[in-house]
Amino acid sequence: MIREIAPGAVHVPGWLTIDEQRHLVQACRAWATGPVPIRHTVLPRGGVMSVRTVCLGWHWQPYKYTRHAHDVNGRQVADFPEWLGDLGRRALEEAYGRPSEAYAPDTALINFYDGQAKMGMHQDKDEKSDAPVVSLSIGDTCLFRFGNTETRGRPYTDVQLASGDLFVFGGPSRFAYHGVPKVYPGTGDPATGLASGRLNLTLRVTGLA
Ligand SMILES: O=C(O)CCC(=O)C(=O)O
Ligand SMILES: [Fe+2]
Repeated sequence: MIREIAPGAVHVPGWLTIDEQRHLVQACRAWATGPVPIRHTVLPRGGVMSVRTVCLGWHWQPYKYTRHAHDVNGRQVADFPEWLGDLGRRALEEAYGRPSEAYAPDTALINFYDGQAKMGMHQDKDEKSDAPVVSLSIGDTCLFRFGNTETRGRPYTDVQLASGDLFVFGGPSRFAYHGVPKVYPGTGDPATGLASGRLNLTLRVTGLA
């Protein structure tokens, strides 16, 4: 079942198999240890994000991408692996029902939400490309709020993203505000290897070289 939430914004529940989720959880566990360890991102005005984040390919810090994590330990982030690009191309093909061999994501932001964590309404706009964002969720279900390109507020659509769900936003929705107001603890399947919390990976094209 594929649900269009807004033009270019597509939700595909249960897209990843348990095996694929388990493989991603294992890979994320390894990436979380380094070369740049997973951490709470510090915002320019001193706020600290409640999610913990680790990046591949390019390091995101508000509000730019660099190869080295100057706000963590100065090291270069781990490479973005080819197999993750393949998964992104398959995801796009599933969501939009057309070939996607030209899609070449070069960064992944991997967010871990514990019971308390959430993410305020924001746009993903530090990329110099309007290529779609591919979002994969594993673990606890969350409330995902998908809005409009003009304001943080209404109109928006609330969607529950559960373990294995795919969400793609591109086209007219690429720069829409979105956020995660809530995670529902204890709703994930431990068979993924994630005993608690929620993992979200977004694959993106930075447009940088
Ligand atoms: O956790 C999610 O589903 C969304 C994450 C997100 O919006 C981001 O990393 O920019
Ligand atoms: Fe985002």
